[in-house]
Amino acid sequence: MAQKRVGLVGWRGMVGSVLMKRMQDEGDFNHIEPIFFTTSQAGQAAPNFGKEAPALKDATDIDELKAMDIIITCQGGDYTKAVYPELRESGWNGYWIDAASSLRMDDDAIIVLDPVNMNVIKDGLAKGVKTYVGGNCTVSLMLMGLGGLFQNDLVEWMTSMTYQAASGGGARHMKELIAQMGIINSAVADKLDAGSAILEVDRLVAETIRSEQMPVDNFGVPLAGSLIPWIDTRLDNGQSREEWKAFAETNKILGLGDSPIPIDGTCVRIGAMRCHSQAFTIKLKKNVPMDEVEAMIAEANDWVKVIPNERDITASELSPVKVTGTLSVPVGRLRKMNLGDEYLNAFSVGDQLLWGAAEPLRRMLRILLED
Ligand SMILES: NC(=O)C1=CN([C@@H]2O[C@H](COP(=O)(O)OP(=O)(O)OC[C@H]3O[C@@H](n4cnc5c(N)ncnc54)[C@H](OP(=O)(O)O)[C@@H]3O)[C@@H](O)[C@H]2O)C=CC1
Ligand SMILES: N[C@@H](CC(=O)OP(=O)(O)O)C(=O)O
Repeated sequence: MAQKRVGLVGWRGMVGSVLMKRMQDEGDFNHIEPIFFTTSQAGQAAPNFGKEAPALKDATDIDELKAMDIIITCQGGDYTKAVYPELRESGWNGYWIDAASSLRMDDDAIIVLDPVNMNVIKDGLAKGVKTYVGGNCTVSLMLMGLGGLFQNDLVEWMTSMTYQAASGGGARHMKELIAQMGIINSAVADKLDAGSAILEVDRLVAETIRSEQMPVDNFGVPLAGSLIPWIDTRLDNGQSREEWKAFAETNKILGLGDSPIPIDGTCVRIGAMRCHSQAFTIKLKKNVPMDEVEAMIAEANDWVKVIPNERDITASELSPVKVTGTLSVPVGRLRKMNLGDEYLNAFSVGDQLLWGAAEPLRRMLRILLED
């Protein structure tokens, strides 16, 4: 049987590069006929990820896109808005798999996170749904970590306080963070010996961070040595759009449209590179013993890992540095809170470019190929 023609758009961007690496690692290219698209380099040689492909095609050429059975795009929301409606209006009935947020809440689109919502995906496929979109990174990572509590219908409501990495803004933000760190270090590098006066070091650091020397073109303000308690645009109710997604997307992923679970919190950008962390307060529907809570969380999927609530193992295992570049989703700081026996504390970390972006798309492709 002929292999499916799969159009890859946005493959050389940050999310796209992570996706290509995962597709190579998992041998996905053996199962498809890849066609690479670009918005800027049409006609140039295609990359070879273990399979020959024709020269790069123009990602805005509707006729070329129409020839695909499946399109996966990591090109961004502006591209989706510009091309998707026209492509569908042209009569194209192929599968569209997208990393951008623009189509997520459309009625005829499903947000994909198969270890959590395979039932919703299968139902969508059976009904002929053709558009599958990756979820917001904090939402997907939260559900990979706490999926067991939702599966067991234990969550009455939840708050999520996030510690989001620079990569969520894109590659330029990551580079800006490192540049800021370097400038801070340079300002005091000769004063870091044990005998130096710390208040003088502190004063110089604060002065440097506030100075014109700090590159802030992308974040707008310094992030290194600081934080930004706002991600994305403002909504009328005072939430940031990133905070709004927690409720809207979680309930859509879980298929809980009729009786949604209340979720809210504060989203904060911090100086980590590509792992988002989150602290949760979870109101359980009933008092469940901690060993049962831990078992439910641990058994939910192959990537979640319960970290014992002990200081040393928490510091070594539950950190962005430990998790970066891996599919592991550790969940720890699990304990009942002083608020009462039905209040659970939890903390999780996950790579926002893997489970937070590329991996659900890659897995959706495999689901389509096996369907
Ligand atoms: N960053 C994130 O955390 C997440 C992002 N997303 C979604 O994915 C979209 C893409 O994000 P991201 O991967 O960060 O975007 P990038 O800016 O890294 O890449 C987007 C496109 O920019 C073009 N480009 C121009 N110059 C370069 C260059 N020097 N190197 C690589 N690509 C270049 C490429 O398109 P071309 O080849 O056509 O020129 C590329 O596909 C976002 O807009 C968002 O919708 C989703 C989840 C998380
Ligand atoms: N907004 C996320 C990254 C992202 O791209 O999210 P979304 O896919 O929902 O637009 C962050 O800044 O960390």
